Amino acid sequence: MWLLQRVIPNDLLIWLAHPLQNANNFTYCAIGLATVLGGGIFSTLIRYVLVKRELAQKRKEKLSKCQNALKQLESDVLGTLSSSEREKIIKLDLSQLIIKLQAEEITPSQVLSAYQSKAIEVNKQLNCLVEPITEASEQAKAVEQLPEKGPLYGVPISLKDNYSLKGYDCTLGCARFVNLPYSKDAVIVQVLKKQGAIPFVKTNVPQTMISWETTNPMFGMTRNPYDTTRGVGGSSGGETALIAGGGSILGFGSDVGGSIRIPANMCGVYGLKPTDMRISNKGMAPILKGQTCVCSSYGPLGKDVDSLVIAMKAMCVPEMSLLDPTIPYKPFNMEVFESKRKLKIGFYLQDGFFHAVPAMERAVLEAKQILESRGHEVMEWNYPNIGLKGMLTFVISLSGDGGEELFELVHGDAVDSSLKNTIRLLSIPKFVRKFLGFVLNFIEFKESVTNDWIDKGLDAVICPGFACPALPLNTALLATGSVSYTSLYNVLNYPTGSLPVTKVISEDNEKMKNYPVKDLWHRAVKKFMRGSEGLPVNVQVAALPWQEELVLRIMKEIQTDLKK
Ligand SMILES: CCCCCCCC/C=C\CCCCCCCC(=O)NCC(=O)O
Repeated sequence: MWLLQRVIPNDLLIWLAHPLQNANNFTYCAIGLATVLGGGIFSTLIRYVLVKRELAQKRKEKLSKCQNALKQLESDVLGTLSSSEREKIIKLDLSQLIIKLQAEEITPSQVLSAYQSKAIEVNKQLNCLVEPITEASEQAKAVEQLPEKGPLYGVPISLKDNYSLKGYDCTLGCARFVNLPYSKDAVIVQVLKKQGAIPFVKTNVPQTMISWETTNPMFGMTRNPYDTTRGVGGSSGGETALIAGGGSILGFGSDVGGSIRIPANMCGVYGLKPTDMRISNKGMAPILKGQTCVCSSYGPLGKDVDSLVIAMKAMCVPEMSLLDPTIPYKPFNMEVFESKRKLKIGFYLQDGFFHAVPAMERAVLEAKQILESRGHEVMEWNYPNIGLKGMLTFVISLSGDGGEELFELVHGDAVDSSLKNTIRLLSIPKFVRKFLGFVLNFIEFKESVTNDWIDKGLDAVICPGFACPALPLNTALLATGSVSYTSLYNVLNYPTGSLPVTKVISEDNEKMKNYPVKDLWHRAVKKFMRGSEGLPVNVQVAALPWQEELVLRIMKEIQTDLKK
């Protein structure tokens, strides 16, 4: 009271206290309650506005820091190589580049300069980079001094934003992760560096990575090199845009529902999602931490199958298991990769959940023809309702917490519309989740698919790389369900590769008039296939767990005969 009398003028105090003089106890309680409630709401509102403002500021600062670092790099590399020297390096495939590096015909510093300047050029058109790794030049000079050359000696590599590096944030497009640099490299990064690789850029992802549209409120939208009005898929979309644009020769991504394979399909790049635990996830920026039914796998992306083989060989070394003892030491088996044994391969054109467009079907049929002409037996494989069962299992696994973690990650932040849609879809009421979990029987589904493969004697399966090629920017959320083609193999935890087999032709789109418009998702895909001629179309190759070498062997056979 004493304090009030000092702060508020006397007349005003009397005026304010007047209604209270005649009030009864009930009125006092009501006023008290209203004051507490009002105060609570007011302070929550103020806190929300302040958090929102702070996060907006963080986004702005981070973007400007990354853009300045890119500008600095651009001026640093300017003139280090002539454009013809640069193009000579860029046009080498990874195997050729490694031969030249090992023979000391070119130096790691020259190769790095070539890719740094090309990546900056590609980024201006596609917006695929987050930031450059400023220590890359020093590291290139340091490896030049080493007495031994590792298998990735001097190879510049690009890393998806969730690959943690000492001194760098992994923001995943979320402002709350700005200015939280990691104190250590992830195990996978340590191993790659030990093998001589030079991480030189971090690439863009969808906000939280649980979406397949590579855009976020901090770094914006990544565009497709084949048609800049279209998206790149996700979540490793920054990687595939950069690789397809020529700005990286070897990249690394992650995949919990298709994040390596979806953007590989959209950009015509080669990618491998290994079995979970073949490659360490220790130290990586986590997302959906408590979710263990369907786990994120980490794998390579490149311009040919050999690049994926080189990367897998370099990673499957004792060092990986020493640094992360949860990873069994399983060296890359060249015998399986080079084997000439005739195989029994299943194929399907539709998964029964989301209708794949004709171009995707044609790609599988072309791959099938190649495999048959090599003497393999290729038979139709139809597991009942595989698309629906796989999709429901995937969604139930991801929504174990009703979308709460995703919601927390972006609380107060600007939220990308594709992520908003995902959160909505994952916010399934607990009783529905419990009921579906019970009906689906996750373990039984996995076991029964595997038993079916074993009973039929299948070595592998080929199927569409996705339901459709790249969609226009900002439309992925209109076709969310098409993720059934990739997420199935996360649910099953089968190693799966994706490789470009063909491009959309006008005959494919003529057949779109018979495309079944089952719902709004299919209506959107039908509409967006107009004008898609020329876009890349991938096929997936899947095998039973731990058979990455077999997947890569089949991919290599298809790639070899496509080039003939
Ligand atoms: C009757 C069936 C209803 C289906 C409802 C569909 C709901 C789809 C929900 C969420 C879509 C999530 C897309 C995830 C894309 C995969 C991204 C990914 O792999 N990220 C992980 C990573 O990058 O490591």
